[in-house]
Amino acid sequence: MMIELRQVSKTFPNGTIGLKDINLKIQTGEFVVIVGLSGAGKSTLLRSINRLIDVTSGDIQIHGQSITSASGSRLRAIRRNIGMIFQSFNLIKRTTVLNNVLSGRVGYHSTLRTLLGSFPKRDVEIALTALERVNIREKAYIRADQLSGGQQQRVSIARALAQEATIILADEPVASLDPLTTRQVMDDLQRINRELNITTIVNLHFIDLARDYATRIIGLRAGEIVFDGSVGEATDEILAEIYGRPVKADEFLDTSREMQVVGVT
Ligand SMILES: Nc1ncnc2c1ncn2[C@@H]1O[C@H](COP(=O)(O)OP(=O)(O)OP(=O)(O)O)[C@@H](O)[C@H]1O
Repeated sequence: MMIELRQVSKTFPNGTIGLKDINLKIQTGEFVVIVGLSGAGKSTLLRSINRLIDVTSGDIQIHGQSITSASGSRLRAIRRNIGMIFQSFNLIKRTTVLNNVLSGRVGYHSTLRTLLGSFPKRDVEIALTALERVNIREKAYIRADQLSGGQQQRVSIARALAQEATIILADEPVASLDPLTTRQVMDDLQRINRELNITTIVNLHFIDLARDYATRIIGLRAGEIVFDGSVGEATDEILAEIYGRPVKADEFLDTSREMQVVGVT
């Protein structure tokens, strides 16, 4: 099993319930999309998986190893498997694209070496190959903040590839992109998932995107899994249950499709 959550709950210090008794198994190569209202717990779930958030109870295993109880070098070794993609890209803006991608290699080297920015030649090759995979190798020596939003998100995908992650967690990766760029970034994630068999979990706001890219959709509501099934099973009625109300137009990237689905004329 690639990822397994057993009875995972998270209560924040102020008493807010983030996750409630989550049981979940995700296999190698799945492309899982998590949907749900704002505040349903999507980010909390994703951040718990790589332990950006400590859960209150339960256990999370990555490749059969508990990340929940790991610390020190073992925690770092488990985390090396997991690449994280954020809505805001999280790049170091004032340095080159290549350096950003190389930062995916830090988990493989001593702190001193990476502080000095001295990466072995092989790492540079890995980083350039990663950039090639997302079709922006020619941008390697350009400053990250000179790129468009979509290109910056590709850099962050390349960073996860350079990390040689077997799992990619993407928290609303297209939320700050325009519709065309959104498709390109989702296509990149899908291609990587298929070509490299990288297990992918994406939080998405748009329902049509979830249906287009997911091999499995998980619906969260108030910290609980209320749906877990294939795209075909995620009907409009099911989605209305996940959202606790009929699906709205702004939950579709392509509003013309919303009219077909919902039957608006
Ligand atoms: N650090 C925190 N302290 C207290 N409550 C928090 C904290 N982080 C998140 N929450 C709460 O936990 C719940 C789940 O939040 P989460 O961010 O996981 O939802 P989400 O589904 O990702 O929503 P969004 O799409 O708006 O990010 C919400 O009620 C949120 O307010």
